[in-house]
Amino acid sequence: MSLLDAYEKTKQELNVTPEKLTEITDHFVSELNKGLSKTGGNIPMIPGWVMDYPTGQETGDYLAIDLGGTNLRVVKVSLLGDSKFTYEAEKYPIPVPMRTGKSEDLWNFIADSLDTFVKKHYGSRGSSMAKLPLGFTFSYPASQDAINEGVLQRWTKGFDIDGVEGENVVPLLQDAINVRNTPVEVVSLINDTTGTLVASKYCDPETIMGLIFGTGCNGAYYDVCKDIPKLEGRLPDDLLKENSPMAINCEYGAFDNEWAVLPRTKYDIQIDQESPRPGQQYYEKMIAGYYLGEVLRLILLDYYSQDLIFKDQNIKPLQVPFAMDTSFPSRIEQHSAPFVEGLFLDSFNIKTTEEERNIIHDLCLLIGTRSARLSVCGIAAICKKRNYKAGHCASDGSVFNKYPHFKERAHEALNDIFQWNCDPKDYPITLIHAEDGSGVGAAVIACLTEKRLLANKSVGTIESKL
Ligand SMILES: Nc1ncnc2c1ncn2[C@@H]1O[C@H](COP(=O)(O)OP(=O)(O)OP(=O)(O)O)[C@@H](O)[C@H]1O
Repeated sequence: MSLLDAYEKTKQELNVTPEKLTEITDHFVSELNKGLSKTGGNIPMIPGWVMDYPTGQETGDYLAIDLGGTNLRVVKVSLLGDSKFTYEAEKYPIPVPMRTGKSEDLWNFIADSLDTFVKKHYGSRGSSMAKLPLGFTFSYPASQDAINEGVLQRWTKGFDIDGVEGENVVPLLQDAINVRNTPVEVVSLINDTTGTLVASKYCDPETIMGLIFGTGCNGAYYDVCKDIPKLEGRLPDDLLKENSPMAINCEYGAFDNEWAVLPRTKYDIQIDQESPRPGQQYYEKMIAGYYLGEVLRLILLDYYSQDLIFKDQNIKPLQVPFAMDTSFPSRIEQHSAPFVEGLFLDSFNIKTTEEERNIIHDLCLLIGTRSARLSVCGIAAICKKRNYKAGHCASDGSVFNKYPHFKERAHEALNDIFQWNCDPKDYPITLIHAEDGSGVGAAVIACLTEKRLLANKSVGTIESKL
């Protein structure tokens, strides 16, 4: 077999046909419903306890932190009403060993970063001022019975820290903050997708969902309280009477963990088997930023083992797991094939032939296209479930923002599923760039929560203390 033959085979394996997209989407709808049922399913479908649509008129000053898979962001937000806001943000990269380190190291890191931010942005006023309300955006599956708590169900996105699963993460963080005497009180815990949904709806009433295509992949949308069977018997009367909306954090990276429909390749299977959590997050492992560089690396290693590529070269640096993050395939596709030459020489000391460079470039195109096409199955499933015929899907994350043509490819796949057959600029359901979900969303949610509490409305289950 030649390199070109191997590439053609891979091309077939990574191709997702319109029929397959439809099959995946239909299965996805039933899995979303299963997640809301009393017995539950693979997709957690976590109620986020945001039970109002923002109007754009919310106002006030709030602090927010966002613990993503790669970075911690600390944000100071001023909501100005009229869908307007200002914010100041700082990014603190999460040290790689911390992802699998000790619980207290993580909370100390967050509390230290927060303390640094408060000192920088509030100066000496910090220690004497009233406690600043903080919205904590926690982008891991956490179950909530109320807006100010979150019990981690399981780590995802390569995190695996002992002693946190099964725990309410709000007191863990609050204790670390208190030790430093930082004047901050954690008032709400939200997921980044719920934050994206609410921040974008604050600015654009046509928003129908919030989506993240970053280290992981996930989506949030508004359902209706009475249509959530697993909350039956646990909802206070006011929520049922008012037919309140309820933001749902789907955590749909866990879709199809039983492998009924996803067209997984041997590379996807290997990534799963070598991950800290085999058997989990099958969907996410095929489409999210943490894994796309690894898919490329495994394909190249496979070709190398068949003596088809990088012949007679020492490729040790490329044999290190996760030696390529998703910026590799993304930048390779963005530039033309000659860019590959410098990149492989500088990063791995590997020389490439012209044919190899062209094939590597085209592999990146295939990996990005597969990711975009599979990504829309979650979107299409929510639209089918809620009977949305039009609207904006507010999207964020480096894969959405930086992987070339992600949006166009996603729109093409949506058209494959819904068969609109019109000009792409007239597609009724579109992905648009989200407002900064982590800060603004947390601020709007804190504001909506304050208003509910003032009006004596519920913000949690009957059993929750609020
Ligand atoms: N140029 C790029 N193009 C595409 N993906 C990239 C690029 N640079 C980095 N990435 C990938 O993006 C991921 C980080 O995404 P993002 O910046 O949205 O972080 P995050 O907020 O930590 O993610 P999440 O919200 O899923 O927790 C990393 O897995 C990385 O491999």
